[in-house]
Amino acid sequence: MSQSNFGGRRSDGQSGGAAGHNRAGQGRSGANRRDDRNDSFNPAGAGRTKRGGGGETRRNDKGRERNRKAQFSREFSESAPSARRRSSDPARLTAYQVINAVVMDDSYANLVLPKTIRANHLDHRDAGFATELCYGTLRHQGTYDAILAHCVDRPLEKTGKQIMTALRMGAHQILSMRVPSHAALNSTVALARAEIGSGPAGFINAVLRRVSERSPEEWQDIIQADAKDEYTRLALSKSHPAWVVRAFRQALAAHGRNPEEIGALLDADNAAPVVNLVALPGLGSLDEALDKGAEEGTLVQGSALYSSGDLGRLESVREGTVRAQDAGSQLVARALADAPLEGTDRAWLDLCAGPGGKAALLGALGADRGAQLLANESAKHRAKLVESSLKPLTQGSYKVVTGDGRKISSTVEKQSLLPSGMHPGQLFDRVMVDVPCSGLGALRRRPEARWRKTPRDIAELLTLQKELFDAAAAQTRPGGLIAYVTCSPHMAETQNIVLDILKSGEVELLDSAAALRNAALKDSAGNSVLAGELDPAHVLDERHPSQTTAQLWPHIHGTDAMFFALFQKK
Ligand SMILES: C[S@@+](CC[C@H](N)C(=O)[O-])C[C@H]1O[C@@H](n2cnc3c(N)ncnc32)[C@H](O)[C@@H]1O
Repeated sequence: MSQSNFGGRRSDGQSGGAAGHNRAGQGRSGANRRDDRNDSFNPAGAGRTKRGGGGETRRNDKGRERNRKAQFSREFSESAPSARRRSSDPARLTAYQVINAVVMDDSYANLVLPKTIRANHLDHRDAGFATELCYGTLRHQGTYDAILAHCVDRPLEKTGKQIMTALRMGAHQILSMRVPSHAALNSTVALARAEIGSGPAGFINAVLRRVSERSPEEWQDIIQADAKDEYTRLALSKSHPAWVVRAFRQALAAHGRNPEEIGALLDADNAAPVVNLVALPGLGSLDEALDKGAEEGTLVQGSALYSSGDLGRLESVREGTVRAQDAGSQLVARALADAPLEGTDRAWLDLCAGPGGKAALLGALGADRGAQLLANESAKHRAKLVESSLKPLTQGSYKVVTGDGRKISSTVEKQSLLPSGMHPGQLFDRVMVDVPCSGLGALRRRPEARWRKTPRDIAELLTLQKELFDAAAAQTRPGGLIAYVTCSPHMAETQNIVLDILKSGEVELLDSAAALRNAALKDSAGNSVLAGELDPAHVLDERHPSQTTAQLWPHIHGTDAMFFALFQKK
């Protein structure tokens, strides 16, 4: 839920309105048909709204508020799809189909949504509505479930998945999209009637009426009154699993920031990111994008912010010389490429390259200087993506190989697997180790991801992350540079791995933050935009103040939460 809707909590704990007086199930229409897709329902299960609240004070999240443009600041009026085409509402149907694919088939919304939009022939406006409805519903699922639990007299787990999808979609429209309640309700019920059945539609109607009887602020008071501690309060109000809230709070402190920024960080995760573009150096130009409404990037050179719709209408994107890439990803690739290096600078390695975003930028930057890139990826289908990502680069300036990065030493023994200018056994000058990680730094991009991750997923990755770094370091020449990168701020995947890496004594930690600052844009006075409050630096050991790691944050830098540690081989 957007800050604009759920930010102003009542301090008196009163939760006015007359919620709870209608028994759900009243008003359901038609036979209580059980859905033939096995979705269970029980119209009598929609229950009274429990009254909540009670003496909680208004809280302000401290910290900077960047990238916090209200996610739902657009008013979706009665001219929203429901009202325009009551008989068939392809935008809501699209969102419903995608969310069902996510919750029932473990699909990824960002992959299924574009296909479903095409299949349902949505125009630009309906596609925008469907995207907001789908992504917003998935992101805020935790909060909506907490609210819905107050409106249904039985555990939500016993409510069928399709019914839950419709309920969450309805809640999102009512509480966060500012679709007028009657339009949100009627359209959701019509959709449910067509897709699930008349009985479930009656149940959904009754439950959503409960939801619409209170304001977003009143609902926040009610669900937060259920919280047993601060982590749960934030988890419920800002729709994140409590373990993620805890891990993020620790990470803020561990990376030298104020843990009180946690609310702003969680809000940033709930906001749709602006699309960042990168023009491949020496190959692409942002002119066309800028002509078509993009704005110059503010963090990293050669980048632009694009919020003018379908990227496919840009020729430069279609030909692959301009592509969408998070500014944080651009920055870490440039920081590795631009960091000062003595001696040879001709052989570059990207050990975990799929799908090839950073490899393309590195490859283009390297080719400009006569360096060659070996891009390695363990998953075959992702190696193909790397291949196509690197296609615009000069032939012969790179090679893509499929293999376990931990065995890169055997790959580099074979001439046939190396770019033409490299020879077997040659050590690398610059190496990117962008390890497989939890992805907790990109939750705003993958709306369902937060509900799928577990702490166990992280534990399982740690050994692999360290082994990949070790394999990379073994193939780096003395004096060569190695960047350890994760799209996660979780301490286990960041600071703790760095401490572990340093134990070997084979590499030295450099001033990683300075490398990022140097790669970032400069202000009018010639200072890096990453100086001052935006400085991502953290000193691990006070005895070595010039050895830093760097952490970017969505709420501070407007990027994914990228972690960057730059090492030099001794
Ligand atoms: C965080 S992603 C890399 C993103 C990439 N650098 C980019 O910018 O597009 C990590 C990649 O590592 C790959 N990977 C996982 N295990 C690996 C291994 N043992 N060796 C090499 N790559 C591996 C994953 O398949 C995934 O594509």
